[in-house]
Amino acid sequence: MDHFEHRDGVLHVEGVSAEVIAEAVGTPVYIYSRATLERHAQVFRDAVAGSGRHHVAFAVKANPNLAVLRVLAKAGLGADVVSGGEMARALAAGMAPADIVFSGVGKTDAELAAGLEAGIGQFNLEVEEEGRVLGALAAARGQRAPAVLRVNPDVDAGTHAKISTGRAENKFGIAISDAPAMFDRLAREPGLDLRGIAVHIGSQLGDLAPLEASYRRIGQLLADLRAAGHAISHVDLGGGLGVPYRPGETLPTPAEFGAMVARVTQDWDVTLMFEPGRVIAGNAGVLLTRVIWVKPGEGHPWVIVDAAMNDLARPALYDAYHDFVAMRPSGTRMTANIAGPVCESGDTFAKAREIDVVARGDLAVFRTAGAYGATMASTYNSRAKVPEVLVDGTRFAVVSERIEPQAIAAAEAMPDWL
Ligand SMILES: Cc1ncc(COP(=O)(O)O)c(C=O)c1O
Ligand SMILES: N[C@@H](CCCC[NH3+])C(=O)O
Repeated sequence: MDHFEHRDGVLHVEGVSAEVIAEAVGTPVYIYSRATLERHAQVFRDAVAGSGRHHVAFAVKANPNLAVLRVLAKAGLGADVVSGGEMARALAAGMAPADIVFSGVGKTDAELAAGLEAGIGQFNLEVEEEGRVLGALAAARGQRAPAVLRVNPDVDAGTHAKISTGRAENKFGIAISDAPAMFDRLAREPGLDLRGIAVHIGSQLGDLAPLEASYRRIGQLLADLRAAGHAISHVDLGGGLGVPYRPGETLPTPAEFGAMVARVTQDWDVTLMFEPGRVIAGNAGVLLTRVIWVKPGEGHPWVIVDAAMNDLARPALYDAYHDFVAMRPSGTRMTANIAGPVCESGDTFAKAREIDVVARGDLAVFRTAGAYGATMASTYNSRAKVPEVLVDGTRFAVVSERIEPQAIAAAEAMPDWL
C-alpha cells in the first residue's frame, strides 16, 4: 500500500493532507511516513530472514533524523554509523550499543574511543593502522574491540561514479589481495577481536550481479582465511540496494536480493550483517514545495519552486531524478523545467519534464526524498535549514524545526577588532 496517495484529489501522507502540513509548517518541508518506514524495515527483515543468523543495521547517513531512527529501532533495526555524530544519534534514538556498527574510512582517535566507551557492537576497519590504534585504545581500557576488515573487492557496481565504492580506484576498504596478510597481522593485536570481513560496493544498485560477484569474492576470502586458521564468525554485506525513482521503474526487490544472499552464503556459517539505507528510507519521504512562479523560458517554461538544491542536493550532485507530483493534479499536462531559487544553474530539479499544470502558489512534492534528502541539506544562499515532519496515521509532528537564517547568523561572531 502506498502511503503517499491522492484522496479526493488532494495528496495525503497516510491519513494527513499534505496541504494541512504546508499550512501548519510552511514550505519547503520534508514529510516522512512512519507506516512506510515500518513496512520497509519489515520487508527487508523478511527478505533476509532465510539467510540464517543475521543483523540488520540501518545506514544512518541515509536519514539521521532522531524520530526516524526511533521508528526503525522500534522496528528491530540496529544502526550503521560513520561518525561520532551519527553514533550519538543512534544511541539517543534508543538503539542498543551492541546493535551499532561503526563504519567509515576516516574515524578519528576520538571517535574510536567514543565507540569503545559506548560499547558498540562492531568496528569496520578500513586501514591497517586503524586496527592498531583501535587495538591499543581498547587494550588500554581493558577491552577487546569487536572488529572486521572492510575489503575492496574491485567490482564495478554499475551505479553513478560518485556513489560507487568497490572499485580498486576508490578510497574505501583494503585491497582484497592484501587482506589475508593484513588479517594475519591484526589478528595478533591483543586489543582486537578480529572476527570477520565487510564489503560495500556502492549505492542505488539496479542490478544484483555486481553484488553477487562481490559476495562470491568475499566467500573465497572467507575460505582462505579459515584455511589459514582464522575463526570467522561475522560477514558484513553492506547496503546498496537501489529503489525506483521513476514511475514504472523496476529494480531488484529486497526478496530477490535476499534469495541471492541465501544462495551465495548458504555454506558460510557466519552471522551476516546488512547495512541498508536508501531501500528503507528513500520511498518513505517526500519534499513538499510551493510554486513561486512560472517563468517563460526558451523551449519550456521554468517552474520556480521554493525548494532548492540546498534542500535536496541529489539532482545537482548526481543528475538524480525525483518525481514531481502536484498536490491537486489538474489533469492537464505541461512540459516544463523545474528549478529552485538558488543562484546556480545547477539548482535545477528537472529539464523538459512532463508534469501536471501548476501555477503560482500551487503545492507539489518531489518523491523518493526520504533518503539522502534532509541529511544532505545545507543553508547555502542563507536559506533556512529545511524542517522535517513525521506522519503517523492521522497525526503528525515536526521532528526537526526550520532554522531561520537569522538564527543561523546568530551563531556567528564578530571579532572585537572589526
Ligand atoms: C559502508 C556503507 N554501508 C551502507 C551504506 C548504505 O547504502 P544504501 O543507502 O545504498 O543502502 C553505505 C552508503 O552507500 C555505505 O557506505
Ligand atoms: N548521497 C548519495 C548516496 C551516498 C551513499 C553513501 N555511502 C545519494 O544521494 O545517492
